[in-house]
Amino acid sequence: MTAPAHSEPAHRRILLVDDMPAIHADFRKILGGPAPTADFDAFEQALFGEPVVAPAGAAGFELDSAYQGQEALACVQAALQAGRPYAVAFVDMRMPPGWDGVQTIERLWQVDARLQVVICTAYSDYAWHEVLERLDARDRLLILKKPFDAIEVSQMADTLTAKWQATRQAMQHASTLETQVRARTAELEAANRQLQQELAERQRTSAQLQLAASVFDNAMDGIVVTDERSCILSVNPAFTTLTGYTAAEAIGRKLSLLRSDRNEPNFYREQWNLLLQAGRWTGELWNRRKDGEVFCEWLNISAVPVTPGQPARYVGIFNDVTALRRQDDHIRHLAFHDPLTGLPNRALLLDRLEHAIDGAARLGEHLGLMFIDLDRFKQINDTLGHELGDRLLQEIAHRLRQQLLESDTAARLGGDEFVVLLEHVQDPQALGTLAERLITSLSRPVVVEPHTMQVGATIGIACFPEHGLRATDLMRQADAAMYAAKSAGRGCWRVGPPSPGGPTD
Ligand SMILES: Nc1nc2c(ncn2[C@@H]2O[C@H](COP(=O)(O)OP(=O)(O)OP(=O)(O)O)[C@@H](O)[C@H]2O)c(=O)[nH]1
Repeated sequence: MTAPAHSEPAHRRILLVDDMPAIHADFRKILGGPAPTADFDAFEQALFGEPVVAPAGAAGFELDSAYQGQEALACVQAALQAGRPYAVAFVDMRMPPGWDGVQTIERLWQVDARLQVVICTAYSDYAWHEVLERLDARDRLLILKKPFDAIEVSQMADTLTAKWQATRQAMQHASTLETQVRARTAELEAANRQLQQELAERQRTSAQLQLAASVFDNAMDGIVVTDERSCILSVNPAFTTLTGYTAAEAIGRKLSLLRSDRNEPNFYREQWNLLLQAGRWTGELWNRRKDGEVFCEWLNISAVPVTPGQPARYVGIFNDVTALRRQDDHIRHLAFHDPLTGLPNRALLLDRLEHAIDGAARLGEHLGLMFIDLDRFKQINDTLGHELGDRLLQEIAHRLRQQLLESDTAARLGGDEFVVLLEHVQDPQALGTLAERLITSLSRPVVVEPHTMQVGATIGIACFPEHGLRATDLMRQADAAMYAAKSAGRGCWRVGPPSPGGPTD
């Protein structure tokens, strides 16, 4: 084998495999490159008949020489390793003592399947169809019969290197295309993955929105969304159930649509102030349904957090607590009223008395407190029964209220004991007159068919500030005066321990 004299384009590389050195010299003349040895003229004459002249334009091949099959194999392997494969190998058929042409070609193709091969021979030990079949030659093998024709050799070299190069370029192009397709496929797969993620994210968001919408639609509580001017933007079905207004009727209207006159105008101002300061408001208010009925609602308003530049939104969530409120009022009423007569009980009386004392002290007014105990009430119970006794107590309560002003309080302490609180008393002396009137009224017969009942009344009076400055003192003084009147024979009234300038009986 000889090293290339100079570096030629890869596709022009040719390997000549022949045991005859003269053949190498001839090929070199035809295909270019320095002769490996001299003195091959005899062989040349034998093979070509005439001295070989390199055809015009045939030069420019890089021709390597191998004299045995094994050596050719090494050349091909080295060329592949160096990244400079041969395009064409001219292979002699008989190369004793080593591999013959067919064996050599088989080995060469095992390491470089793309190598174009020209079998150079004058004769073969095989039938040609056997050779072609054994080598599975297809389009990689040509046969060049000796004696060689220089033009034929040159043309073969040209054509086969060009074909090899075209094939190589096509393969490189295919490989480039494949790489591009792979890269594009990877890009598309990445884009697809991204798309899938976005789709999944969108599906998650959509599911959350659906859930929110479902909560909005199915909530038992009324939900109303407004802008910062209380203009209704959205309502849920429960809103319609609770207020009677459909979404179409409510949207675009102001929240004042529901307003009742049960809350002071100040109430709404404070509500908005709190809402603007704290971002939320919770409480009870009275609203009016479409049918005019006023109802009590428990309302929770929250400002919806918005990104800068977005308009403010408020969400109101409410439910109807009218029944609870009434129950609550009833319980409160029971706690402060006598269940039999409906009059305030001792607790409420004391509360009002304390307030009245504060007011009277501030304004320099008088108060009157009357303890009233019925006379001989026990007999009614004993003779007619407890139930009729109750009816009589109710009638007594009624008469008391009838005799009093709106600002006065009639309370029942229990049993047949009542208390009257009189506010804004101009003339404490006049209390005796009122006591007389009360005794007369309460002593009139009470008719509950078929019975007629009659009791009397005894009254003890205490005045503020004459008989005490505190509620307990006034109560004690009135009680004491009442007992004094009882002792005096019932059916009369007494004023608590006289004080200088105070009223006397
Ligand atoms: N029907 C009825 N009776 C009551 C009720 N609470 C107390 N009593 C009765 O009212 C009576 C009050 O007793 P007293 O004030 O001693 O009886 P009285 O006959 O009026 O006696 P004097 O005041 O001394 O004239 C008792 O018999 C209690 O049982 C009630 O809610 N209903």
